[in-house]
Amino acid sequence: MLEARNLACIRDDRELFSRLCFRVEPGDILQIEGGNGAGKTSLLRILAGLARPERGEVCWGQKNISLVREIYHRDLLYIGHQAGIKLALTPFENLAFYQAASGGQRDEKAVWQALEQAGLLGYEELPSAGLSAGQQRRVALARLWLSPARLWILDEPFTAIDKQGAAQLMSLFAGHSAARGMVLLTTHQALPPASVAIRKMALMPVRETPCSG
Ligand SMILES: Nc1ncnc2c1ncn2[C@@H]1O[C@H](COP(=O)(O)OP(=O)(O)OP(=O)(O)O)[C@@H](O)[C@H]1O
Repeated sequence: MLEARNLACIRDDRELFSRLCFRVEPGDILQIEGGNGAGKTSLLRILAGLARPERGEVCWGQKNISLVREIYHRDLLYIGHQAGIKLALTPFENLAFYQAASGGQRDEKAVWQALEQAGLLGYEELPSAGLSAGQQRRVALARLWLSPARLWILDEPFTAIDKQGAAQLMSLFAGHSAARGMVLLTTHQALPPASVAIRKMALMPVRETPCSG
């Protein structure tokens, strides 16, 4: 379980949020809502351990993530705004690299399946630099089909993805949830129809009451 305990974030002398508390339990899909500049990316980066909160802590299995860093990074897949792929490599090479880097055994069949699910068949051997923005995003997201991670933290996963791709992504999230995985995401788009419940949490500037526990 992921838990945010009394998180506060200050950027440029401005408090983006404060006393923020929530939990993400196995099977949960949680959408963080908020306008431009509300602090969604800042929050996701804190949750992923890429930035420190001004106050409060992020816990994984009841322990501060800094104390269980190795386990947390094994259990987490974070995909940020940037595609996070190597543009000089092909989609196939990017996914094979990810598979190796995440400790998985070399499994070309799984890579081909991920390419297919992500709608990248026929593009697998082109340098990623030559792909469209949506296709590059698909290369980044194709990691989800290969990922053994229980917790997915995804910043604007639907950006540049067409309607059919968005529906496939949503069904992947539903499958991950059914397998007791956790998905935490932001999006400005209306979500495609989902077969599972999606919790929503609006990022509000400041809350008055700290959470307990
Ligand atoms: N590293 C940083 N240094 C200084 N200010 C920052 C930094 N990162 C973000 N900010 C500021 O914090 C505020 C929140 O940014 P953030 O990217 O978290 O918002 P967001 O809710 O994700 O916005 P959007 O929906 O536009 O992507 C913005 O005003 C931004 O300028």
